[in-house]
Amino acid sequence: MVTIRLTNSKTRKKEEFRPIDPSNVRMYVCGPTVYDRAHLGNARPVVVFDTLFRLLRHVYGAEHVTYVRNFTDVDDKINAEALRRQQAGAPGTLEELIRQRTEETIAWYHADMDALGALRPTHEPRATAFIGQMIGMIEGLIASGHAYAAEGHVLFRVRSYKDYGRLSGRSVDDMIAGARVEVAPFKEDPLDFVLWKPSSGQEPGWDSPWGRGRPGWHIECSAMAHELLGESFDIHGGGLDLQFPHHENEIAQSACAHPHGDFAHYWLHNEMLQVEGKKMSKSLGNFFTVRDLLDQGIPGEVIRLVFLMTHYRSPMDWTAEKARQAEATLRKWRAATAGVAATAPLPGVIEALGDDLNTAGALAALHAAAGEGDWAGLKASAALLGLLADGMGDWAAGPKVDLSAHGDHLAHLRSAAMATKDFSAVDAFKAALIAAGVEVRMSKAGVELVPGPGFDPAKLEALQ
Ligand SMILES: Nc1ncnc2c1ncn2[C@@H]1O[C@H](COP(=O)(O)OP(=O)(O)OP(=O)(O)O)[C@@H](O)[C@H]1O
Ligand SMILES: [Zn+2]
Repeated sequence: MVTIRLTNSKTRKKEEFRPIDPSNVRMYVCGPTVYDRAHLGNARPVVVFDTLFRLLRHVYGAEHVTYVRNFTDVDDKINAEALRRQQAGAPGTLEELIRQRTEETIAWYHADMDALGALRPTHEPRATAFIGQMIGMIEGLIASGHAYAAEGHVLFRVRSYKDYGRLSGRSVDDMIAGARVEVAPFKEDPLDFVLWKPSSGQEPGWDSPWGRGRPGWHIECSAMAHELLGESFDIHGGGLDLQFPHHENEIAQSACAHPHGDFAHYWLHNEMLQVEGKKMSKSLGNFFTVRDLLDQGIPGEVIRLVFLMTHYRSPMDWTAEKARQAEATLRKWRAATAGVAATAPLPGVIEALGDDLNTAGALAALHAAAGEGDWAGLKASAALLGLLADGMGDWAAGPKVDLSAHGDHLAHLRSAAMATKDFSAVDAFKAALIAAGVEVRMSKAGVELVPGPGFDPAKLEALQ
C-alpha cells in the first residue's frame, strides 16, 4: 500500500494518513456560497482537493472514497443579490429570485469546474436540504448547555468548549483582542457565534423552535458532514481563509454535539491565490473568474496545470507566463501521447503526490518521463493528475490569441520600409512570426495575422 503523508493543520505536522476505514475513506470540503461566478481563487481548493480525491481513489479504489463538497445556498449575500434583481425590476417573488440565483450559480459552477477537469464529488449537498438536521443539532447543543436562545437567535457558547482556538492556534482572549467580533446585546460573550437567526418577511426562513429563521453558515457544514460522513471521518479541507473562524466553529459545534465522535482527523488547508500579494477575493474586487479565462481561449487544462505547478500550501499568483508555459507543455504532451496506450502511473508521481500532495514534484517526474520518451507512463500519470483527458474542450480549435499588437508592429515596419525601400526589418519580423506558427497575410488593405496549427506562443513572446 502506498504511504500518503499529509500536513495536518490540527497538529501542524506532516503525518502518515491512516483512514478510519480503508474501505470507506471520507473527505469533506467546504464548497462555495452560490451567489456569483467562481473566481480563480475559488477554483484553487477545487483543483487541490480533486487531486487528493484522485490520489485516494488510486490508492484505496474508486469505490472506497466518499467525497462531500457542499453548496451554501442560504446566505445573506444570495439574499442581497436576489433583492438587487427584484429592485432592478426582475419578475418573481424574492424566494423565486433566490432560487433562480442559486440554480444558475450552481450550473455555472459545475460547468466551470468540469472544464478544469475536476471530478464531481460523491455528494454535493445543498444546505437548504438539511435544515431539519441543523435544527436538530442546535436543539442538542442547547440541551447540553453549549448554546442558548436569545431574541430569536441561537448562539454557541464559545467558552463552554475548552479546546476552542486549537486548530488556528489562538487563545480565546487573543481572539477578543484581535478579531472583528460582533457585539450584540443578546450575546453573553462577544465571541459567541450565531447558530440560528431570525428572518424578516423579506428573507428566506424556516419554522423552528425559535421562530421563523435561518441557520448560520458554520452549522451548515457541521450538520451536512455529520449526516453524510458520520461523527468521525478522515479529512476536512478548505481554503486557509476558512481556518478561523469557520473551521474553528465547525469543530466546536461538532465536538459538543457529538462528544463520542472526533469529527475530522486530518485538516488540510490550501494557501491563497493572490493578486499582487493580496488574496484574490470578491470583497477586495481584485478578481477575475474562471469563465473569464476560459472565454479568453485558455483551456481549462492549462488553468489546472498552472495550479499544479505550485504546492497547495504555498501562496501563488496567476501569470500569463505560467499559462504560456503550461500551454506549451500540454501541447507537446498531447501531440506525443496521441494514440499511445497509457500504462500505469509512474512510481515517482505516486511518491511525490503521497508526500503531502507534492504536485510540482509529480510534474517533474512527468517532465523526466517526457525526456526519456516514456509516453505511456506519462499518459497514465497525467490522467491521475486530471490532465490530457479526452474531450477536455477547447483544444481542437486552438486558443484564441490576440495578435493585434504584432500585426500593428508589422504594419508599422512596412510603412517605414515603403519610405526607405529597405524591407529587411519587415522580412525578418515576418519570418519570426512564421517560425512561431503564425500565418501572415499582407495585402494593400492591411496585415492579418492568424495562429496556424503549429502556433507556439512562447516563441511569439520572445519577439516582443
Ligand atoms: N484567493 C483564494 N485562493 C484560494 N482559495 C480561495 C480564495 N478565495 C476563496 N477561496 C476558497 O474558495 C472556497 C469557496 O469559498 P466561498 O464561496 O466562501 O468564497 P467567497 O466568499 O465567494 O470568496 P471571497 O473570499 O472572494 O469572498 C473556500 O474553500 C475558500 O477558502
Ligand atoms: Zn465549511
